[in-house]
Amino acid sequence: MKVTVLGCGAIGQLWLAALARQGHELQGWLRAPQTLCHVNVTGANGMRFQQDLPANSREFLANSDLLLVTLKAFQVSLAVKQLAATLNASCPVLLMHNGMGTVEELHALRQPLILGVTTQAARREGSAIIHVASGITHIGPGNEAGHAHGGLAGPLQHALPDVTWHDNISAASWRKLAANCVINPMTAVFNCPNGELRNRACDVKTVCNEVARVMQREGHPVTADDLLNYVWRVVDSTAENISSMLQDVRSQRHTEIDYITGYLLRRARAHGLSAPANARLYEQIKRKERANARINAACSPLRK
Ligand SMILES: NC(=O)C1=CN([C@@H]2O[C@H](COP(=O)(O)OP(=O)(O)OC[C@H]3O[C@@H](n4cnc5c(N)ncnc54)[C@H](OP(=O)(O)O)[C@@H]3O)[C@@H](O)[C@H]2O)C=CC1
Ligand SMILES: CC(C)(CO)C(=O)C(=O)O
Repeated sequence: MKVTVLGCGAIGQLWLAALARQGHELQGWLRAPQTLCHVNVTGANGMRFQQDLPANSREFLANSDLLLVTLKAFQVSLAVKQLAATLNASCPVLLMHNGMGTVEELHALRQPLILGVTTQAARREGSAIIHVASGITHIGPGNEAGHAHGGLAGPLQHALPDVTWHDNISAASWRKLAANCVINPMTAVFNCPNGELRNRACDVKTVCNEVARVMQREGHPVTADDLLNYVWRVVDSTAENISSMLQDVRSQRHTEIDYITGYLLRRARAHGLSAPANARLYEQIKRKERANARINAACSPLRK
């Protein structure tokens, strides 16, 4: 396959390295106007992949068989819209990010849309990407045209197992959203690794119960107890992790809260439900974002 990867950070480079090993033809798409994308990944088995791949070729983009989007949720729709006119109308666009809501923003996209959620874990260490833990990537259609692309699961599975195709991806997306609604803002508010949420079991249950009620109204027959058990399994299996939201807050970066808790609150409102514990977490994270934005603005070289 000829694949363009939009967003060459931790997850993007993981896929670039894995697909390159399988002999696929690749390019990265970068924000900076560069013609090469440096990929430097140390695999979960310790094996290193280091290579300069082509970047930012419009011709390559126009002939791509897949656009794999591994941006943060709030970066997705603008960046995809900027490339859509160059992409072939039949080229599937696979969005792989935490949170939900980008499909709504991309409703007018003419290309087939595929959604992905992953439990693969990778982090940046200096100029290198470390594949911290293998996991499962669930993919499925994000619009009508996306239904025809179940065949994508095969080459992706060969490159970076496990990959599973779902004719309806909504249940997998919502379960991942539920874990992120509980773990990400709570760890960012309490400034703790995921595992320490065990000390806040009562709050975890309250937040999770609200998510379960919204999921039920969205048509997912989940019980509050099942969802809570699932969230605890994620907490325990990632106990040492610093969640991506806490990392963003600590580094004074914008967070994905609008696409995680923000999306949940929008869906709750649409069903006439209130979700006060989630609303409180949302406000606490937005306050941190605003404080960080003020610090960044004050430190900006333009002010000096
Ligand atoms: N890392 C992980 O283990 C996991 C991540 N995820 C999710 O996957 C998504 C990606 O995460 P991750 O890879 O960690 O994030 P990163 O921030 O590492 O990667 C995003 C990359 O996109 C680049 N970028 C931003 N805007 C543009 C643009 N307009 N055009 C081209 N490139 C751009 C960024 O560059 P720059 O640095 O210049 O901004 C950065 O290199 C997120 O939603 C995350 O929550 C899900 C599961 C696990
Ligand atoms: C599952 C979890 C919470 C793991 O840390 C995650 O996806 C994140 O940090 O964004």
